[in-house]
Amino acid sequence: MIHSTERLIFMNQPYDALLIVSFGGPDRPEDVLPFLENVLRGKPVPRERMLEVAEHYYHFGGKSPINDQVRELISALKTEFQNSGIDLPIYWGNRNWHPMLTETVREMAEQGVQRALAFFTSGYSCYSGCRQYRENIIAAREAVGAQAPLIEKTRMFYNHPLFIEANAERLRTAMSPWSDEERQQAHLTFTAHSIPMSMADRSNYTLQLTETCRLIANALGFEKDRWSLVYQSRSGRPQDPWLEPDILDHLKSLHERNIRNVAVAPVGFLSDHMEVLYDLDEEASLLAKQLGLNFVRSGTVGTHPQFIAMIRELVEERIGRRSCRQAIGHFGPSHDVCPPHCCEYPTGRPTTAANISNRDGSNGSTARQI
Ligand SMILES: CC1=C(CCC(=O)O)c2cc3nc(cc4[nH]c(cc5[nH]c(cc1n2)c(C)c5CCC(=O)O)c(CCC(=O)O)c4C)C(CCC(=O)O)=C3C
Ligand SMILES: [Fe+2]
Repeated sequence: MIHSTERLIFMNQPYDALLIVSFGGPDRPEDVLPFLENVLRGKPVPRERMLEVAEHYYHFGGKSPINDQVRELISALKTEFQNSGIDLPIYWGNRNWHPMLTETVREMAEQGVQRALAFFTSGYSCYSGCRQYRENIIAAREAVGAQAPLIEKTRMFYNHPLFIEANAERLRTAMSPWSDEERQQAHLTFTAHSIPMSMADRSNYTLQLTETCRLIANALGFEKDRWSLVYQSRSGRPQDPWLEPDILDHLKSLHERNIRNVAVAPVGFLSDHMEVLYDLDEEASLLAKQLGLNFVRSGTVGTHPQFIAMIRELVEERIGRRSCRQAIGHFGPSHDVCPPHCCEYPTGRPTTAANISNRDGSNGSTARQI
């Protein structure tokens, strides 16, 4: 009987904190190599690639913008929560650099947090963007021990109307210096991080991305033949197949098709971090210039008010303050609880249904899966 009373209290007061889980990035030149070693530990990525990417970071003074961008996100969310009467403290932990997830989960435990909702700064399902973060949470909870809070993730939001609106508005702004004629002849190029085909095959990564792009293009009145989804930031070994086409090859083919105006939108990312600043603003924009293309790059959602409102809605859904889980397009709202095989990948750490990290080791999926 006592057991069921406890459960009831849990249902009424489901979470006592929000945890932002992000990738992390170096803050100083000395951090660059240790950070890259964290990212690539156990991954089949050649050392030359690692050293090449280190140069991208050094080019920007050895500091990634991503940590400041997460701070800005948290600060905007705090204001949003205050204005909506949501009384949840916000914590932040990264996969690859400080503040590391384990440090944060330990701090949460010390401050008495028992059950946290986690928002990953990753918009699409795949091992890197979903399951690996869930594994990171499990490892952090294991390191902290019995006092570690339970941690559950918010759902994927690639088809949330506020995410689509925020992205559409960023693109409208990017194209605003163009004349009507230039806009009418423009091509929308959406980009996302390339991932190995073997990773893509075990997830809905390309399906979700394609739907996001279709919805944004639709919102802007661009027909199917006037937008493309392409990939950037390919890593790994040359012999392993990764998602294609690459943005650089795509720009060459647009040039061959006599398309002159290109608006590039990195919808695969949530802030203008290093992959965006280097691979698009340096590399892709240089090639575009050489090809004589009229190139603009739109901003990622960052702290766009509609994106902040969307995160607030995702939290409200889970604290019983919102009955409707918004989603538009061909697919419904994504699951709150990942099914057991969600986003598996051969090189991943063997886990069971590693989505929710309950104290008893169960994943709660029968109770909450939708
Ligand atoms: C799907 C995906 C996202 C989006 C979802 C999400 O955000 O999680 C993402 C984001 C990011 N990727 C980032 C940086 C890097 N990604 C790398 C390597 C890799 N990314 C991969 C995938 C993804 N990556 C993969 C399959 C690899 C190969 C190694 C592996 O199998 O894991 C490497 C190693 C060097 C290289 O090989 O490029 C770096 C430095 C940064 C931080 C930027 C900054 O510092 O500002 C961010 C936000
Ligand atoms: Fe997943």
